[in-house]
Amino acid sequence: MRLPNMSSNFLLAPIPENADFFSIRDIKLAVFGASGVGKTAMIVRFLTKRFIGDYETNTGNLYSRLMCLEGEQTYLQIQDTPGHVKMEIDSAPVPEILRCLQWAEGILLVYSITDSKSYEYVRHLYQHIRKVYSDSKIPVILVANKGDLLHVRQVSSDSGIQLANELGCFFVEISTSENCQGVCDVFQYLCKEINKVQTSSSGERRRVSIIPRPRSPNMQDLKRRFKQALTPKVKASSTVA
Ligand SMILES: Nc1nc2c(ncn2[C@@H]2O[C@H](COP(=O)(O)OP(=O)(O)OP(=O)(O)O)[C@@H](O)[C@H]2O)c(=O)[nH]1
Repeated sequence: MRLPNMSSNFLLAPIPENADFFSIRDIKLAVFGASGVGKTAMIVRFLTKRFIGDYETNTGNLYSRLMCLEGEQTYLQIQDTPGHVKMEIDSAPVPEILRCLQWAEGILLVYSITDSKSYEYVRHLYQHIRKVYSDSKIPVILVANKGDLLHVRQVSSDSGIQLANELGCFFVEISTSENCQGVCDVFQYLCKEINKVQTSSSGERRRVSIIPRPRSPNMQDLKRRFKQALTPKVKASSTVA
């Protein structure tokens, strides 16, 4: 059975009571790659630490979460991009991919070591990134996923290193199914790189204001208020008697 994708709201962490809502760091990153390379699995592994076998084909979900990164409260947004989009080197990227490219501050380019076409796909994608960011620098990490499936490997580690050298970006080979730490390291490293770029361009980290949602009263709260409202009356009536 294929599980549905988890919605971004489901993954939104509860806002801590004492959070400083006006000085929260803001990071936006996007995960690109061909269909089936494990983009959704990676994001969910990072956010929940769990590996869930199967997902609906992703059409572009946005995951958001408050988390502590490098000792600071951070509002992290991760865009999962659709992998079924055709990617040609000479044609312009389709609007949904272009929007994600322009929105992101850091990019994970994912291919599967079991699928040489997915390797070519990221090469094309990178050409589009260079066009969008022709005069600015955006941190990119090339990720070779499904490192546990060595018996059906189609792309060697050397090919991954070679592509990363060509593209001038970081490279890592991981297995989302077998190594949670490897996945977390990738996301955390990218966040650090984004942070460096933000700090060097503006002198300080970008921040957002998050206004906490008003809480809906729960039963305990209602009972307490009801008791409070009753208490003086009871006292008053007992005094009269
Ligand atoms: N063996 C193995 N399977 C993996 C790994 N990562 C993901 N998968 C499996 O690969 C399949 C595709 O994973 P998804 O996360 O749905 O891939 P996707 O890139 O989001 O695909 P689209 O939604 O079509 O764009 C699922 O069956 C996952 O369980 C891995 O590291 N090892």
